[in-house]
Amino acid sequence: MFLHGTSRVNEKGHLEIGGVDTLDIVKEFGTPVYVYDIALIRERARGYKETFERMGVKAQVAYASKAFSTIAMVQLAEQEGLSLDVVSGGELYTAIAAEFPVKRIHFHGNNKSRDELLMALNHEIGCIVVDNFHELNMLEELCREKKIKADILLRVTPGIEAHTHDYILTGQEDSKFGFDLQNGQATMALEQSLKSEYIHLLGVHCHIGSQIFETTGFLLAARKIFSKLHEWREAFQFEAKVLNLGGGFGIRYTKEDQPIPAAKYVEEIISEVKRQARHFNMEVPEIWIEPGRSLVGDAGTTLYKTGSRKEVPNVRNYLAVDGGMSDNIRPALYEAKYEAVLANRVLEPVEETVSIAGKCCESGDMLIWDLPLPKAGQDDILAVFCTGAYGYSMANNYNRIPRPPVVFVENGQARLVVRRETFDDLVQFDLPLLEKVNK
Ligand SMILES: Cc1ncc(COP(=O)(O)O)c(C=O)c1O
Ligand SMILES: N[C@@H](CCCC[NH3+])C(=O)O
Repeated sequence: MFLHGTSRVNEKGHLEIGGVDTLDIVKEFGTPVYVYDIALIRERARGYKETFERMGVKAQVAYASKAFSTIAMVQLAEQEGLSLDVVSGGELYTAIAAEFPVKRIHFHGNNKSRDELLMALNHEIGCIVVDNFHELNMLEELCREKKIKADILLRVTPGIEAHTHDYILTGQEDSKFGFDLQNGQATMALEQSLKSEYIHLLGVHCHIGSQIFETTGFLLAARKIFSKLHEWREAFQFEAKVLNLGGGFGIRYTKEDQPIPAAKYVEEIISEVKRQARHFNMEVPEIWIEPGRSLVGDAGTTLYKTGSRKEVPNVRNYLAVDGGMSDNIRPALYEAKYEAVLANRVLEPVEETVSIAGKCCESGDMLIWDLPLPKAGQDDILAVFCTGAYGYSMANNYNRIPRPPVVFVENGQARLVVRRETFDDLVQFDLPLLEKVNK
């Protein structure tokens, strides 16, 4: 059994996180519930920041809030001195509601609407990461109307196939994101930005994918971008102040995953950027990164109650829990793998292999296949580890299942930061066809 961060087995044989017995969390907040080990998030954030400081480069570590965006999480990012990557009006709204310092907000997205861009300009956020010509034109037009100049990065697609699941690859040529670096699009976008009175180009952004275990892709991206920056300096006297190499650093979900330490990704990236800058006789730009998963992923644990069983002799035993693809869609979407234990009987010997089913009306709603566990009865508590990234943020109300609450634990204290949805929440946007339904 691999325990992350402050998780441990206490004297009662229960899983404890942040100094709080998970059974007490269940008693107070019910199941399913997302539990976050806040000390671990702080440790990860500090690790990134310290690496940049130690290597003496100007940097911003922007938390990619798509991984887990709530007001409390954004406030935690602010406490730790992170910047913030948002990718929609909703994530931006969350950041504003959390009173996150606007100058440290970076706005992403491959199809930002006019209203979203306007919202970003009205709040005077730090930087807009422009993804395509449609957006560049719209942004120029809005800035002209408002008589302002926007700080931007151009998102480029370097043409790199990182080793990860196809659905979470983003740096390859055949991608919906960014200006292609090879075919002239990025240079056209650069020229347009440099000519514009309403655009101030800070530099370049690229993101090659997610859950990546090697540094090769990042280093290759840096090299490709530098050779383009060199061309751009010769042709347009443009020097990038900022180079944003995105996020994507992998984490350990199961023993098959062997990520390198977060600091190592960053050290290698910084060394390569310095090497390239020296080679082309350029100033070392500010290096920005955008980790999401690696800041919050292993800090999250979901607690479920076990329920029905179905035994198919000589085939498989199914054990169902009171959540599923509605609170964690990753197994269904990416065949993502997780480890889990019975939080109330952690040290008991393994007695069977069961497959953990969700409660949604969908055969694909399986959370974990073939999990070794003590024989679980009804009302045991299953703790699924590493659900902190893209769990709550991709949760949905399929089958009208209310979304679980989120609880932060730290130093023996549990704090509710998102309450459980109610059935009333589920119907709150519905309008009746027949008036009498509401009478
Ligand atoms: C542009 C961008 N930045 C950052 C991230 C965060 O990635 P991860 O959570 O893998 O660190 C993503 C998601 O893949 C992204 O698309
Ligand atoms: N949502 C994905 C990653 C995509 C990241 C955003 N570009 C996951 O759960 O792994």
